Amino acid sequence: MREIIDDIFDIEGSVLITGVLVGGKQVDIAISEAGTIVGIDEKNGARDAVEAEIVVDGSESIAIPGLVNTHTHAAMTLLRGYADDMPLQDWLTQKIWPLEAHLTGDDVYWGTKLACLEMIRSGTTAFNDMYFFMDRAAEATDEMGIRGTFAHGFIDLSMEEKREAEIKATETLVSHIKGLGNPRLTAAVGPHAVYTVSPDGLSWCAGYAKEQDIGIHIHVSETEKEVVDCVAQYGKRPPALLDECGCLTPRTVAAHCCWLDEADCRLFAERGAHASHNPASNMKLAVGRAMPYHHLKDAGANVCLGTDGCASNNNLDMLEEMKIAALLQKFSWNTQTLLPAGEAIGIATAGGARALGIGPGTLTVGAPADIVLIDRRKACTTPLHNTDSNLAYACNGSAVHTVLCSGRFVMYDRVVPGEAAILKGAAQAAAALVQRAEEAE
Ligand SMILES: C[C@H]1O[C@@H](n2cnc3c(N)ncnc32)[C@H](O)[C@@H]1O
Ligand SMILES: [Zn+2]
Repeated sequence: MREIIDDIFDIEGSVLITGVLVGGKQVDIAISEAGTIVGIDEKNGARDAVEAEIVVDGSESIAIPGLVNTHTHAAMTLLRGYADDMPLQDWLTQKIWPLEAHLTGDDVYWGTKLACLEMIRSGTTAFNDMYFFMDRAAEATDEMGIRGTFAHGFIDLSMEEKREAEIKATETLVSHIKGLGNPRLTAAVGPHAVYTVSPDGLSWCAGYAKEQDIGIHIHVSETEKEVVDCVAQYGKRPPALLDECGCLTPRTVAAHCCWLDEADCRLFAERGAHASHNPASNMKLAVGRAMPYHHLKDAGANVCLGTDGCASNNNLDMLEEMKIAALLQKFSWNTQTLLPAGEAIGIATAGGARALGIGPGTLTVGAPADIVLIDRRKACTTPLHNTDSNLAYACNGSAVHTVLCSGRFVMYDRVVPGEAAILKGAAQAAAALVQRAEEAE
């Protein structure tokens, strides 16, 4: 067993997963050397599709598409538990931003390694990241073998000089990521929010994203104060302001979206913008309202799921997030039928893949082989009356057994290569960061 585990992370060959449960049926999944699903067959027919170099017995597993975390600040794992139980504006301005002022590239590297470890362990194979020193975040993600979209957190506070610096930082990051030529790593533009970026800054971000053919990642209508202040300052709500600046596009992922009204939801649908639901963060920061999922759905807008950073969640477990999303929606809008189990899984997989442009986010022929095997020998998967229900309501990340990204194993039988060194490196970086900040006080 040991030998297989050591090997399995290095082999770049075709894979066959036999007898695994997908949508209630026992199937074989064949994966090409290039990392694409090339066969899914109920009658063992996939066995013939490739002569697999690695054959994995899936008979004790349920397979689902890799989970897609569409809003996070990955390296904020280092800030996990540093500041809790505070309102958003105080939390950001009094605790988070002062500590982030002392961040280094190495901190972001270790924080992102830890984030990737945690994401892999809980079945996430792709994430949408907005933070600082993002070249180091991309380096960490590449080493861990999953997919990332990286945006420099663009904050100009309406100051010309700051704007120029953020433009440079964005351009440098985008050309760096593109230069890597790694299909798992993509760049995006990351205007932080309407309350931290001027309309000039937002317009530049929109124009640059269009020119570079990349996405936009932004926080939108997280609190009521954000909406009220925006209306007072600009005479329009955040989505309308963003639209005027060109920031609402089919490549835009908008985090939170708690305080959207029905017209905002229709505008999202018309522009093809994606709304990322971050329910744990919203409840913890008590932003006062849940995303109006029903209005977005009625309007036809794409909804996806995200955890936000580990200072406001405080983990990156997308299986947990699915349950929190489904429960928050039902409770907030007093509707038991809202966001049922299958839809909760859908926003965490297909909805996210659509938002980040990484294939269909389904287990189908032609899709990238981003596959999560969930252990069937757990309390949370026993009995299996309805697999979607077990996954959305009973399981958390600890039920994840094996994970593939682009046809490569990133976890096998709960082993992730290098785990101990990552935990040590990240703990040391976090302690040193806090010490530097305290010394500077
Ligand atoms: C990219 C920037 O976004 C900040 N950040 C982290 N969480 C949130 C949130 N819920 N709302 C707004 N900003 C946030 C990070 O702390 C960083 O400063
Ligand atoms: Zn955020």
